[in-house]
Amino acid sequence: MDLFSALLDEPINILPHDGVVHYYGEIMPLSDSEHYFQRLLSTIDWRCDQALVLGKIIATKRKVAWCADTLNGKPFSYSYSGVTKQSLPFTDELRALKKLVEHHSNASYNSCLLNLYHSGEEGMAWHSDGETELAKQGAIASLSFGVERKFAFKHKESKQVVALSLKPGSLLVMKGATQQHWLHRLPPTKKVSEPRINLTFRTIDKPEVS
Ligand SMILES: O=C(O)CCC(=O)C(=O)O
Ligand SMILES: [Fe+2]
Repeated sequence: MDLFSALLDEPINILPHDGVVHYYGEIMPLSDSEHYFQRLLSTIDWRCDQALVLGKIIATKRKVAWCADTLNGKPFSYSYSGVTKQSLPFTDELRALKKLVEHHSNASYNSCLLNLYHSGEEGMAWHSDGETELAKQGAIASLSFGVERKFAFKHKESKQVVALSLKPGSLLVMKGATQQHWLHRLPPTKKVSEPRINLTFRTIDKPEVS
């Protein structure tokens, strides 16, 4: 990190070009991240994810939840992977974490996608988070709890890969042109048997209600 970044307490961009990914490392003590992990595990209505694959709806082993603000008292709805979802209200923990992440990343968010990976056997394949509902070039803030896992980016054209390890209580922020030019994934691994929870705070541009 150069002196100027260090003085501003600004993390460095881990991507070489075509996007910005800031890894802040742990933004809370381990005891807090363990507390949040347990609270998220017990207070969130975790469900298997559904995705449209070759015209069929399949359920993933990984569990998910989607929480968001409301519009005129109604929950947001959001379509991704060919399936429309209704948002759940933010819990007290999620509101506190959203505030913390907004403070560190100097951005605001109106929704959060939550993922629960029961072990290293579960991961997420290469993708980018460029759904049309998301604010163009808006920041996506990813907060990790539970076991440390490897995370990787791959440039869509050059295929260059940048990998890092996401520690419990750590924050990673993707912004700028990252989703246009880079894919990311959570590779499955046989080396990990413990669970991990990841929260990605996002901004839905023109929220819809149904
Ligand atoms: O689990 C992670 O670290 C990333 C999850 C992710 O990429 C997503 O929800 O879009
Ligand atoms: Fe993603």
